[in-house]
Amino acid sequence: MPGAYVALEGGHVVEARGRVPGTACGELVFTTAYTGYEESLTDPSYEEQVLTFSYPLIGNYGVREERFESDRVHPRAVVARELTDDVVEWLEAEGVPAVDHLDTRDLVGGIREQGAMKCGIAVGENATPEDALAELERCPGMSDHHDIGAQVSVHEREIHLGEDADDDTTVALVDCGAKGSIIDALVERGADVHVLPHDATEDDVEDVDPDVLFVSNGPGDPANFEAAQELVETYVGELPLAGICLGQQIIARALGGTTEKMDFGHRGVNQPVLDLESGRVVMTTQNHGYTVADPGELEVTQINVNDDTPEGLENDDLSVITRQYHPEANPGPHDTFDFFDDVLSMAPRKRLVIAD
Ligand SMILES: NC(=O)CC[C@H](N)C(=O)O
Repeated sequence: MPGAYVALEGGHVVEARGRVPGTACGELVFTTAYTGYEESLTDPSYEEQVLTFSYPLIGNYGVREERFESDRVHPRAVVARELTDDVVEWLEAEGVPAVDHLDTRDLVGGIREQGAMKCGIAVGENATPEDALAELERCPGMSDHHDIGAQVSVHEREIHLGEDADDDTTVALVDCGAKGSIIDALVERGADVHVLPHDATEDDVEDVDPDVLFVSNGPGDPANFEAAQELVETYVGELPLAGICLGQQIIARALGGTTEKMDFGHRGVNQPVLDLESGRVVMTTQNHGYTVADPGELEVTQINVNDDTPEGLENDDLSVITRQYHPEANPGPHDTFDFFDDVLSMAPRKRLVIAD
């Protein structure tokens, strides 16, 4: 059985069982989701992170491609109490190192106390604790990945036609690492979705002539998405704007707000969110390590029940609506699908005007 070591910031090395060989480093984060491992592992927001599952058994219902959120696994490595052979085979094919048979409760407790931290992983016949420490040593911080957008974005425009041919609503989706389910949610509601690269220019947007400019979720620090932020600054007040997760953070920054790193973030499928107007609480899917600190010109309309951080931002006059959580779910509860209806209702419908 290959040796496996996880080196944590501060120098502590945890021994584990090696499941997929290799070396890796990244920001060690945890998700409390008990299902949805295929969706989480293919969510581009996890790029450059090492994902620990706090739920003890991962892989118990197999691996099916139709549940993937993108075309590859994004975390640099995977940590769980127990991984099934199905998941191990998949991670092996993807070349993503994986370990299990370690005390993930202890690991998660440590991240909660000390905050998200860098880690180094070494798995293999001859792997040593020193190899894991060497990985840790070379690991950049999350905010140091200045070009992370290019790692996860489309490089050329992609068009997804809406399922309702009579609906002319067009959404320009700035792809900062978009989950497939966000595109699906818009297409199912009839909109044509033009997926643009993370560094799309004004000309690219003019070519699409959209009714809504939508900024997707994505990995890393929102400060590293300057082009998307500039696009929002250009179009605010000109076009309705919408954003999810990283998209909320980028839009808030563009509208005079600020963002900051959280201690260990929110990752799971049971994060309670309070809508301040209706008083209703919904369960949401989340995966973020940064948050909006100052919403700038936006009004906070929804907050996290656990820590009061902003979950929904809006500005009616400017037609802006954003969410910090993932309304498209996958994985997770379906409480917040109506976000997509709200987004599309901002679009001035481009129906054919027939002269009489
Ligand atoms: N899911 C996301 O879009 C994550 C946003 C951002 N990378 C964060 O960690 O806060």
